[in-house]
Amino acid sequence: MSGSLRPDPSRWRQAASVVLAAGWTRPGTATQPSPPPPAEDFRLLLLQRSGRQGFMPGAHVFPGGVLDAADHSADWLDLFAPHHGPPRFGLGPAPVRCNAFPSLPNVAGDGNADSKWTLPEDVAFRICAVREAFEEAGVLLLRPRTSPPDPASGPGLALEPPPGLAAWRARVRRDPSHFLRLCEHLDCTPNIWALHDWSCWLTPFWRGGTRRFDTAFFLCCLREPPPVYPDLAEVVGFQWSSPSEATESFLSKEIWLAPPQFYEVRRLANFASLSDLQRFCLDRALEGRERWLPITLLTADATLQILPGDELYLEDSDFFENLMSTEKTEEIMKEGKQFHRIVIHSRHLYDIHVTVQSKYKHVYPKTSVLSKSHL
Ligand SMILES: Nc1ncnc2c1ncn2[C@@H]1O[C@H](COP(=O)(O)O)[C@@H](OP(=O)(O)O)[C@H]1O
Ligand SMILES: CCC(=O)SCCNC(=O)CCNC(=O)[C@H](O)C(C)(C)COP(=O)(O)O
Ligand SMILES: [Mg+2]
Repeated sequence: MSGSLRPDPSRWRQAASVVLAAGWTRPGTATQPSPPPPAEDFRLLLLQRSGRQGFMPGAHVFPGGVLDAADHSADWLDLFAPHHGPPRFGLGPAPVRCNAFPSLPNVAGDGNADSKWTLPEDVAFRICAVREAFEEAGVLLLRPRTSPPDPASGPGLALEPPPGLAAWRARVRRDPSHFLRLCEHLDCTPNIWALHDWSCWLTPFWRGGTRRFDTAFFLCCLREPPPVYPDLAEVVGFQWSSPSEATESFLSKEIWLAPPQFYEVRRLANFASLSDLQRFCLDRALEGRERWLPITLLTADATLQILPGDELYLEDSDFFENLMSTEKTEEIMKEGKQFHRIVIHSRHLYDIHVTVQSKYKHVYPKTSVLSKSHL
């Protein structure tokens, strides 16, 4: 909530988010016919932001928020010792950093701020995501200090909420350094090993947009959904939805998703099972996260977010602060061949067009052109 990275609005806000995917077994009864199960055997935690938020009010998002100085404090070293410590805290070899563009000034991950921190950014961003999941949803992604992580054991569980959860949460929300105190009290560490590199989104430039985030997205598989306690301040509600259910909720206007969250939901629709998803994350652990700056293209009847690999994508830092526009409308889609773009027709109708091969062992959404009947 607080911290030195917040006050300067001209600076990118570094943030971390965690996509929680939990195994789901529908409790069936012999007497009641149950509706057909969703295509996927896992559900994602979506939190509803308060309508009073300055940024994306009312949107459904994955738990997450801005990095605090406490997330990269040297005080964490003692908590992780003696089992884990520099340089990698048991996270395995450092992933290969893939894309040179975009490079941001004064941002960790570009080799600047990181050099001043005691904790590696891979650890600090995971601590941030775990802390935000606790602050916003009361979910504790912690593990006992003495038990070593074992990736072969499959998806784990969140920690049972401790007595006095509400008081601890109030303290952490007031001062994020209390999150370390809570971990000490529970003799646990943040379960940084359960958070897999997934993606990284920069807020695109658009007119009227003032806040810009540089958000690392992690993916965490849990065997079963933990209880969720929205903080009723920043977050006013929640739902567990499979990727296909979340898409349907968005199209039927029950929830609103920003383009990055919609893209990730559609990407996760590639997986039928939690075990496939977990295996996929482990297999691509060395690839890290690619950071994407979508470029906004305004056409006469839609807004396009152009993503890396698309034939219209230009690796040009001018697009940090500018957008593109064109009078052409249908030609943009009809004449092109190499697509990686989100077409925003209206608030609740986005189409994703992908014809390019995915990079870095990742998976892209299948082209999803959704029905205009939802307009
Ligand atoms: N009761 C409340 N109602 C609406 N927004 C709240 C709130 N309590 C905190 N927030 C906002 O939630 C944001 C904190 O998000 P996070 O900790 O996830 O980064 C802050 O927004 P600002 O970024 O506008 O300051 C903060 O002002
Ligand atoms: C067309 C307009 C857009 O695309 S807005 C895109 C907004 N998304 C981002 O900026 C990147 C993703 N980051 C997040 O979603 C963050 O987790 C956050 C912005 C929700 C964090 O905000 P908080 O207020 O919780 O600090
Ligand atoms: Mg938040």
